[in-house]
Amino acid sequence: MGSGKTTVGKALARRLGARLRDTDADIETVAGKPIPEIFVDDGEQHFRALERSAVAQALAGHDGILSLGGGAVLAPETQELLRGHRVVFLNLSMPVGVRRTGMATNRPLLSGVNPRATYKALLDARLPIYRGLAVLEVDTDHRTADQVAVHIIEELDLS
Ligand SMILES: Nc1ncnc2c1ncn2[C@@H]1O[C@H](COP(=O)(O)OP(=O)(O)O)[C@@H](O)[C@H]1O
Ligand SMILES: O=C(O)C1=C[C@@H](OP(=O)(O)O)[C@@H](O)[C@H](O)C1
Ligand SMILES: [Mg+2]
Repeated sequence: MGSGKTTVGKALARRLGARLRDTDADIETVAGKPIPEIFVDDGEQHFRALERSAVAQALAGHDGILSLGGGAVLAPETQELLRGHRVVFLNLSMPVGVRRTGMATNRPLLSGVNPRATYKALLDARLPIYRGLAVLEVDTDHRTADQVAVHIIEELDLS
């Protein structure tokens, strides 16, 4: 969360003239409400079910850039669906992630009393999954979102 998947996705799509989809936006459209409300009303499990379906539909019907939510790859079937795609892992350190997400109230997993500890625990648990899926890892602590997009285009020879 806060690594720039949504923002860099937009920058990449703009630079490449490619289409963009963000599964969090798709989930909100299907549910008819914002993500925090899905968590409160229906719970994380329901959110994850909507997310699995949103990713599967996007991968089947979309040609372009796809931004996922940070927890999407926890689902084994999503991991399977992503194999063969050029998955990019936008990495960042805990303090930077907490700072980037700290101003917004729209990430329910970080809304508890100790967002730093929560963020660190999530990052530690997820790192091996992100690394296992990615063909490219980009450090975003020291790059602007646009610099991240340019780096991806260069490294993956997309231009
Ligand atoms: N490389 C970056 N440098 C500085 N701020 C960034 C960077 N990438 C994203 N941001 C900012 O961090 C916040 C979260 O970005 P977002 O794209 O929503 O992340 P994600 O989709 O990975 O959770 C936004 O305010 C965004 O402008
Ligand atoms: O990491 C996660 O589990 C989540 C990340 C969020 O998306 P971003 O990674 O785009 O913030 C969003 O899908 C939801 O709040 C859960
Ligand atoms: Mg996002």
